[in-house]
Amino acid sequence: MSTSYDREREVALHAVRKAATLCQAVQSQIDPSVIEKEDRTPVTVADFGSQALICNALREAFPDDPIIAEEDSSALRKNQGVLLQVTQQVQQIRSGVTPNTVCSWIDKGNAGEYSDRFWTLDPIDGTKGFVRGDQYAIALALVVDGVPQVAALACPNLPADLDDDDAPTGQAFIAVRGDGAYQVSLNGEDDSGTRIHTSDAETPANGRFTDSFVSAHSAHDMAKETGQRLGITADPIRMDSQAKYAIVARGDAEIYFRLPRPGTNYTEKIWDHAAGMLVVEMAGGTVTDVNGDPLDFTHAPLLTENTGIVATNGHFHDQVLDALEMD
Ligand SMILES: Nc1ncnc2c1ncn2[C@@H]1O[C@H](COP(=O)(O)O)[C@@H](O)[C@H]1OP(=O)(O)O
Ligand SMILES: [Mg+2]
Ligand SMILES: [Mg+2]
Ligand SMILES: [Mg+2]
Repeated sequence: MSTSYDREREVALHAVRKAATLCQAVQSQIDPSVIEKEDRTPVTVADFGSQALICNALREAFPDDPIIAEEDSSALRKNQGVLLQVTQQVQQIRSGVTPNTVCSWIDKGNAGEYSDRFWTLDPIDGTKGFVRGDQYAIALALVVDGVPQVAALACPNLPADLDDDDAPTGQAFIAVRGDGAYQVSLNGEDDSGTRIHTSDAETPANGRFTDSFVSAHSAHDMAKETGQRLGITADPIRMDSQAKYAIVARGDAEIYFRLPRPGTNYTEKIWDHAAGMLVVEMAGGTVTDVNGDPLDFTHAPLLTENTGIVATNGHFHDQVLDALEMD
């Protein structure tokens, strides 16, 4: 029996749209001196505000669903100045809300561990990109029996067309398992959007790959060498956040590499991959870890069983894994 997730899709899309409005308002007020001083207050305000709005929307629509989200309010409760700023931002969207209520909404996201049905949320993915004014994402997914079923991935700074400087920015990517992936304008009223597909390239040569902007998050050298072995000559598309999954899903890049740096031992978080993975899969692509294993969400909040990530357009995934020469 197939399950319809129409209501989950609608609620998730609406929630990430509202959170994106808050994040855009905060980002537009960032003073360049904040970046020089490395003051993280703006991204903190947007992070907490985004999580409060989305957790509340889920709480209202699906009161019994646990949420495993990245942030919790303990640090915020100790910083009244920042809490006031978060509350003021949330009030722009939900008037009259108090600081205490904002904290309680944030903590609705602290389910902590795996269950048969839960939501996972990264209220701002790519915080470094957010502060720089580059790419970031708001990533929400519903996981049922360990498998992502519904994804809403908002990319407020992503252009509709990467190669067109004048293209409008602000896209959301919506996917329901078994029902395709769609690109929806973040700022419009249309909820259905346009169906997207991965690139139809049958070989990786002459294709493009994307990896992290921040070199500490993924081994840039290894990605480049692997790309060369595959005949890729184009420069990588380096960007922050799960926007990388989105550009593979809509065919702007053939491959996304997230490769562990030698000597480091980082365990990926579920909220950094659940939404992006489903969008790529429903657009026709394939997502595994660097060993070719499927991502295992049953050890939430961590992907303890996986190492790194490889996403492709789905036409030559094994060839890409072979070229990584992991063993
Ligand atoms: N050492 C690391 N290796 C891989 N990913 C990391 C590492 N440190 C942090 N991250 C996470 O990578 C994500 C963004 O990476 P990118 O934008 O390069 O794709 C963030 O969710 C970030 O977590 P956090 O949100 O806690 O900063
Ligand atoms: Mg993240
Ligand atoms: Mg985050
Ligand atoms: Mg973080």
